[in-house]
Amino acid sequence: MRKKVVAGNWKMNTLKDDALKLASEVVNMAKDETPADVTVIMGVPFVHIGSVKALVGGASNVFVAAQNCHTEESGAYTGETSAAMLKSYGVDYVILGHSERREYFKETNAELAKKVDIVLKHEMLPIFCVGEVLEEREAGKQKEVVGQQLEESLFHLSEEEIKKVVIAYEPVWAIGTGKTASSAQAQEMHADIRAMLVSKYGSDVANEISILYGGSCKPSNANEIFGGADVDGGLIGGASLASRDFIDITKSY
Ligand SMILES: O=C[C@H](O)COP(=O)(O)O
Repeated sequence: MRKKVVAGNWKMNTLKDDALKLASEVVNMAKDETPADVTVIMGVPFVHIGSVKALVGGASNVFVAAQNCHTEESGAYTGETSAAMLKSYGVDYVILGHSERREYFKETNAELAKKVDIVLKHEMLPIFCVGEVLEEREAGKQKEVVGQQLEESLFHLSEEEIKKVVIAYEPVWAIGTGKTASSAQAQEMHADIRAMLVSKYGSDVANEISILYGGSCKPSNANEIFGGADVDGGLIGGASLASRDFIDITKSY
């Protein structure tokens, strides 16, 4: 049975005190309210990772993600953060290939393949984002675009490695816009992604990989979106900054 996952992506939000307050609320509420079979992840800015990780402590269903890492082990890359550094702070997951990083920092599929490798090498789990922009959707090219992202960044992995990856489908036109993909549109792309995984790795492997939906997901629509047979949870931006909303989403299966 594949994992149900609700991952928050705080993006570049929260000052020190806000981050600690939000994280401690999430940990406490998740313990009391989130169903035991749902994995809860907080994707926090680098500077808060140490203190959030300490606060999460031994909570059994809450994990910490970073939002990026560098391709190289170490060296003269001023301002960058390595996978080994993240691991040394006990980071569990690393979000990679978010559309904001692809757009503003020009991350390519080839570069992301290296990031996936180094995250796995340091025994963390990638949350790998894919998705099309509006013009691609309007041209009916969404499947092709997502297929190329998977092919060029993930499909070099072995069966054992790909099983460690969580895939997040985020149609770029639905991120932070309030415009959610319909549950049918989400399920259709998730089924397409699953089919691509089946043709590359076979159905036993493909059925173990969690595929999350991201893009204006909130308590009022999560239940419907998570109802799709191939939708295993969500990658939540704005709504992950309010503990009540975020925890309500973790209960939306
Ligand atoms: O990583 C999260 C996604 O970009 C979704 O963000 P959003 O929920 O604010 O639309």
